[in-house]
Amino acid sequence: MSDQIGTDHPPLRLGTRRSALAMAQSGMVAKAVAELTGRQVELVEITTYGDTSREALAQIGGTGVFVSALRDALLAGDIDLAVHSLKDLPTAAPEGLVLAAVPEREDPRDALVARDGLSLQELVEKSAHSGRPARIGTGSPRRLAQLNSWARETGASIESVAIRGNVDTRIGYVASGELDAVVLAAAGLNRLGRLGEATQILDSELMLPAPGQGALAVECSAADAELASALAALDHAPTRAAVTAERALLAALEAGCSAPVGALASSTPQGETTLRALVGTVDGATVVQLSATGTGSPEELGRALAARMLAEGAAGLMGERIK
Ligand SMILES: NCc1[nH]cc(CCC(=O)O)c1CC(=O)O
Repeated sequence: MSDQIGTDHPPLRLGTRRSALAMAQSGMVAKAVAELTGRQVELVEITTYGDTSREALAQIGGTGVFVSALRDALLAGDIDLAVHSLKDLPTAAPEGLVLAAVPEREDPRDALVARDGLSLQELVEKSAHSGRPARIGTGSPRRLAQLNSWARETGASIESVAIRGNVDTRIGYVASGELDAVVLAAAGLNRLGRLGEATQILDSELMLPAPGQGALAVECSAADAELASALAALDHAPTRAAVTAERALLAALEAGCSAPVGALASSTPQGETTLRALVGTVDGATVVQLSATGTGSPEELGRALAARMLAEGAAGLMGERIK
């Protein structure tokens, strides 16, 4: 009996990046898929360009540098399913693949990891006391735009430092004293069991997260209809609606994931979606921020809000387009 199951149902191969964060989130999905299907799920590590390139992310652009190799492996039949951070997923739907599930998302907000347990406000006050700006690390134009905008509004003196690297590397800059603080996604910290190292969860009024932040994407081949329909059980409808609105906005702005664009939607089980979005210059001098609520298609809501933002000059704020 067990022999027969073993023959009919070889283990499902789940493709993942090999960073600690990717392995943690892939492990979570693997466990859920194993429970769902009764099949074994094995992790297949795949190296993506985003993992090996030493260029700044804003330079190599938001064209799926963490995603392409996983998609190629799916299309080649080397793996059965792939798990991505939804915020790293390009908005263009790929030929031959389906976004089979968007599981319930975690806290979408950004977190501050600062020295000495400090909040952002405390950090800038202490730094000002010592007569120097607070040195805060992030390579994200979106985070820079909002940090700089906050500093302008509050008169805080901050110096932003472009950094990249995995979560461990980034937190390491604070531990070593090279930086006073770094900004990271709370969901990533949480999945690594390191949310306790956050010294403040940044309110979305101060720091609107990236479209899709905190959510995962489970992709499989469109040809594997059986697997796709099994995976659909992992889908969380309110999360799917929210990220659909956020990504429709991003697509309509023609911005990549490295553009200074923040968007956060929430959707009720009754189907009402509220979307807030922001586009700003990296220096924080100019920001366009709008919101919309509707009970219709989340996609339409995202597109309509993008149109209003473009009418307010959003395109001119996004700088050089990276396609
Ligand atoms: N750009 C890298 C990336 N992609 C997804 C996450 C965090 C987890 C998530 O948003 O789901 C991170 C790290 C970060 O921004 O701190």
